[in-house]
Amino acid sequence: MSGAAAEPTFIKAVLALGSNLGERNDTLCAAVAELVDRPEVRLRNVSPVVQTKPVGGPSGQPEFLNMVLEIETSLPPYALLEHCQAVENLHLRVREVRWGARTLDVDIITYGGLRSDDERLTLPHPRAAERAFVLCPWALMDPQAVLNGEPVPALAANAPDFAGVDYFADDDGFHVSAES
Ligand SMILES: Nc1ncnc2c1ncn2[C@@H]1O[C@H](COP(=O)(O)OP(=O)(O)OP(=O)(O)O)[C@@H](O)[C@H]1O
Ligand SMILES: Nc1nc2c(c(=O)[nH]1)N=C(CO)CN2
Repeated sequence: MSGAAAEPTFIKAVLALGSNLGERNDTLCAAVAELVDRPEVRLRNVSPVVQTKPVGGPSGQPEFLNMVLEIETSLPPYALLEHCQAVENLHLRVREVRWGARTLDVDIITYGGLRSDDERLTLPHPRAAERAFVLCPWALMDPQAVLNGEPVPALAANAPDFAGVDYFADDDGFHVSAES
């Protein structure tokens, strides 16, 4: 009998992060570290951070910072969802108003090629294809990305909130350029 345990299968997944309350950039940085701080999750790629006008929800809420990550994970889909929600809870995420302001939101955009209609975990994320706040950072991270058979950069350019997305410069004046 061989003593070597079989290497688990790792599945590529795309996560979208958003924050519009508190120290938004610090929260996103901490969340990336927390999401990948376990052996079942490996970080593959990170998008620039973008500043975005709120889409939906109560009027007058602050602008968001948004970004996306590509990971590979051996967690099954619902375990990945629980992990994402646990990281949201570390940042005292409260759920009071639909699309209301939040310290941290972590959505699963894709999990391999899995498709699911379950309300608890719909895949790909049911609103991602029309959200420039997800598609723009994703296109910057991976210009070849495809969602539902469509190129992500084209979906981004056609999304209704495209004009509300801008690059984000942090307090040190760091500014991500489209050429970087
Ligand atoms: N792909 C997905 N990623 C994350 N949550 C999902 C997904 N599909 C379904 N859900 C469910 O959506 C519920 C509500 O999530 P959440 O409070 O983050 O919504 P929201 O961010 O306000 O709105 P939206 O779903 O439009 O992004 C979660 O409890 C979760 O079970
Ligand atoms: N700009 C922006 N708007 C939103 C966001 C978000 O992350 N960024 N998240 C929402 C619910 O997930 C609803 N609206």
